[in-house]
Amino acid sequence: MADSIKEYEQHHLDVVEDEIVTQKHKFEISVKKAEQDENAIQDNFYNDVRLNSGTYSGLMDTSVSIRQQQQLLDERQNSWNNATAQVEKLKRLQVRPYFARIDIHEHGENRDETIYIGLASLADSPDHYLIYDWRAPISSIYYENKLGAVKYMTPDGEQTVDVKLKRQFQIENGKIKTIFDTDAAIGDQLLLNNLNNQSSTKMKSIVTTIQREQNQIIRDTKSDLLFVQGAAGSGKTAAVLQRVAFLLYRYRGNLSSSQVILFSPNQLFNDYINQVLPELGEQNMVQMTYYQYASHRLPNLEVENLSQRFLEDNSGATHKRKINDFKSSLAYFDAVSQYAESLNHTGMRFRNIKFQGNVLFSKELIQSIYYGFNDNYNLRNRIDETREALVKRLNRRIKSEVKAKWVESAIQDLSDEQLRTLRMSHPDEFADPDAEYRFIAKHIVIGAFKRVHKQIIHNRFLSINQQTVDMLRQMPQLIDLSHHQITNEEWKAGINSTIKGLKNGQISMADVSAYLYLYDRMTGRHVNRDIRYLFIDEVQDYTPFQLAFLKYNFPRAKFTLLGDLNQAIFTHVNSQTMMNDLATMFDPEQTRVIELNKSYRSTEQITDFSKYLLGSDSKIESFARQGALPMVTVAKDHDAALTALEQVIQSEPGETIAIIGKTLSDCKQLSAHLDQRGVKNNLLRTENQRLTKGVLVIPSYLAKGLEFDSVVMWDASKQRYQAEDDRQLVYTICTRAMHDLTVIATGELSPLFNAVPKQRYQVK
Ligand SMILES: Nc1ncnc2c1ncn2[C@@H]1O[C@H](COP(=O)(O)OP(=O)(O)OP(=O)(O)O)[C@@H](O)[C@H]1O
Repeated sequence: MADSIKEYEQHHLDVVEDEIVTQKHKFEISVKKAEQDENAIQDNFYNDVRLNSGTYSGLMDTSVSIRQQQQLLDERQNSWNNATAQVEKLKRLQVRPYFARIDIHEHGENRDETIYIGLASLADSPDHYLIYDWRAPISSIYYENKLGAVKYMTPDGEQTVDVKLKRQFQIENGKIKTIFDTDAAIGDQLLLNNLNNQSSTKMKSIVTTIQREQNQIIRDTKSDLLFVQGAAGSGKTAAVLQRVAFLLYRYRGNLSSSQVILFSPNQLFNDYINQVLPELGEQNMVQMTYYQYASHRLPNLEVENLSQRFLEDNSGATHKRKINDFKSSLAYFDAVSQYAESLNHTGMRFRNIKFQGNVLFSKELIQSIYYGFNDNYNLRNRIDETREALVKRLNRRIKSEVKAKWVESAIQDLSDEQLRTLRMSHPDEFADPDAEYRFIAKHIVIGAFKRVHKQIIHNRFLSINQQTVDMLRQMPQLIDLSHHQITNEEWKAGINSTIKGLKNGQISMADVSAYLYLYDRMTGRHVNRDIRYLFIDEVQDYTPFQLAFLKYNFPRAKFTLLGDLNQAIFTHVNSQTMMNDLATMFDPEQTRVIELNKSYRSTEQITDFSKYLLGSDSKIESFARQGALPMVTVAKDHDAALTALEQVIQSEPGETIAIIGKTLSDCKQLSAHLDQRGVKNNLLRTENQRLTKGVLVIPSYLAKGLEFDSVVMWDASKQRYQAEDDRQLVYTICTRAMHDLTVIATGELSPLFNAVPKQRYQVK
């Protein structure tokens, strides 16, 4: 790059830096001023406003001046918020004002326009932008992969411009380090530099090097369903996080981060990605796992967790698997919906409401109220009206109960102090002792009925457990189970296992969604209309039932689903048909599917090795970043395998090495052996732990979505990974590696590796 260009750009950078400093200073003064004003208003308030409640007009005056003070305080608070946000933005810009420049020519204009792109916009006058936010419509041009005529979307429609120059900068401490001019996609060199860096335990933003296809995902505003099928490491998660930042910018004022929800594979992953949005100057969206979503609604049931689910999935008997597959299907979702509908006419199970051990409202009574309403009532009206009717009855009971014997004894048991407090709570003198008795008695009865009232309000007269079991029993009448290869006996055995679980306060992942869905339908529970965007990462591990349930629960949300059908570790069968199922849930006209085939995470050698695990016709492309060939070691026994592992650890000091075992118990055993050998390691047992640097021992299902400098696949032996079903798991494990991959087996290597040509790895 010619020195004169560098000089020119450095000069321009200096000008922009100066403007940033000036504006920052100005807003810092505004922050201080807002703080001083607020203190002054508070002081004035306490000094000047004496509470004057002696007269009605005095009371009015006081309340008016309180309101005025509050208004003033709110105004100051707003200006403080605005100024603080500006200071924060300018601080971010100070570190890196911009990362790219484009020169464009708009049709009809006589001059080229130069645009600098950064993490936020900066203007020195209302119409003069020194920096454009990377999310602004015009910045989109930067992410298109060519010079010349380029189209981009503006709020007013599509525009075409002629792109003359595309320049990238690396800036450090106010100095331009490097300049790349490029005519291709985001220059490979810059991307290579970024990818060569070692991983940290936190994901970083990718705004400087977003690729064209990723840009399409980020900026989509039309689709109700955006489905991204992407190879491991192709930047699905990265794209989706920048997409959230984009949407918050695009709909600023109408969309807040609390209206965006991301379902992630596990909590470790949440921890891994939680810095990206703050780095981009935005707040994190709501993040949770499906397990958290289900279990926080069922505090009294123990929902099957990730580790249990993984074990069950890998050891399940065939009949159990067939039942789980059916319970995952849309056919089952439809059958549950049909069953719920039928409850409008008959079949709702009720429980007695008891008071002091006796039936207060019998289930027969509740049933007659519930089914006594008009035929055109829906489930929600029915339950609402039933509740209301029961509360009315309860209120009437309060009147008659006042005369009950137990009330008299309860009053006699009251202490003098309690009696005095009760009398004091009555506004006037009692007319006579009878009135006093009635008042106190009523109070006692209301207190005693409080629990009953609560039970009614919380629909405790329904029995979701009984209803679920009833639904399972009715299922053979609703659907032909033989189409799902399930015999009546197998189904019955399945019901018994569900009942047994419920009795022990447990519920499986296969049952929990139907359980919640049925409950929501029975109670007409309000669905969540606040959430506008719903994201699911690793969607291949979701069942069609879960997706349909989420769609029911978040009816106003646009869905972005990201997945890799090759990494399905929980839903082997259904993943291939997921697209067909989704087509029945979303309008195909409003659906967009984007495929990402290039893998950025791993070196070319690791991607090429891993893709063979999926067969030679896989479309996955590697990114040309060079590293060592993956290493495969087949040790003669367990001890020799441990020694080989120790050598890998010693040869890569300072790197984060993840040793990925199949199950948690494999990992526990390994971690203990490493401890015995004096090798420091951190065993990740649960998703609630934090990712650390150094040597990690981690079970496969927790490594989902994560990446590490170096990965060792532990015990890749024939007896551990034998079944064809394990192929996707092996692929998932190997593709966690960024720079180095080692596969260690004992005895005999898993036959799944036979698909990889010998020249793709080294043997040691
Ligand atoms: N355009 C890009 N510029 C720089 N880095 C990128 C880009 N795209 C992806 N990456 C990096 O590649 C790595 C993999 O990305 P990411 O985790 O988003 O992939 P993924 O498709 O979600 O993978 P998986 O399905 O295996 O979990 C991350 O380190 C990410 O920062």
